[in-house]
Amino acid sequence: MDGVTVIDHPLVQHKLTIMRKKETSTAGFRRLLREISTLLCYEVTRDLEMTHETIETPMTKMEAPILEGKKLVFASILRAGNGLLEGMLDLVPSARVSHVGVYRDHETLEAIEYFFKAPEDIAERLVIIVDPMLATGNSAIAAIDRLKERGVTNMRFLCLLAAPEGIKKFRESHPDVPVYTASIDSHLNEKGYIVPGLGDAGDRMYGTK
Ligand SMILES: O=P(O)(O)OC[C@H]1O[C@H](OP(=O)(O)OP(=O)(O)O)[C@H](O)[C@@H]1O
Ligand SMILES: O=c1cc[nH]c(=O)[nH]1
Ligand SMILES: [Mg+2]
Repeated sequence: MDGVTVIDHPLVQHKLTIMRKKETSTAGFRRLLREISTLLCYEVTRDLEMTHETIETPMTKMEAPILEGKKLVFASILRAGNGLLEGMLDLVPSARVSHVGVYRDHETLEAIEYFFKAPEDIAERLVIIVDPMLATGNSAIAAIDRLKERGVTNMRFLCLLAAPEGIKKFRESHPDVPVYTASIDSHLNEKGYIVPGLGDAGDRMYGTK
């Protein structure tokens, strides 16, 4: 699918299967999410721009590769995005962090926004937006609307599971933002949950239901 990358690495797929199981505990779910997020981070940053700097090893001088440009921003869609954030920060400790508070109204499935905080110079950076679930797409679309209002032009959206309906709406709203996901599931049910899915990511992560 155009603009959508499915991360099919065997370790990602194996961990995702355990996360989907209804008997997986809150502690297990959280640990797996942290583990899987480092692997997803590895893939979503695979083609970052590089430059070179001259360094001296104990043997000789060399032109060695380093990342080009300003530090990354990870933008977490609260709450569940924070589950992906921690593992990603393990891998890129110098990344800046933005928090975007959005939840879905259970009746209308519209995104309700309640918080936004970002680095002042976010417009000059590559922003990787993280949320485990892309269901209707409303939350991700609203979060990206806010980031675009702040002048951000260079973005990627990373999730664990996506529904075909959400991907379609997302790509129509933000065709310039590539999507990375570990799975495109079958469909949304009548309540807007991803099927087969893994249930409510925030509730499973924090044990709130
Ligand atoms: O694509 P959508 O239909 O908008 O659904 C996806 C959103 O739903 C979940 O959040 P939720 O509203 O449950 O908030 P939470 O993270 O605080 O639990 C999930 O983490 C996404 O943010
Ligand atoms: O299946 C879904 C859909 C939205 N949010 C979730 O956490 N799970
Ligand atoms: Mg939730």
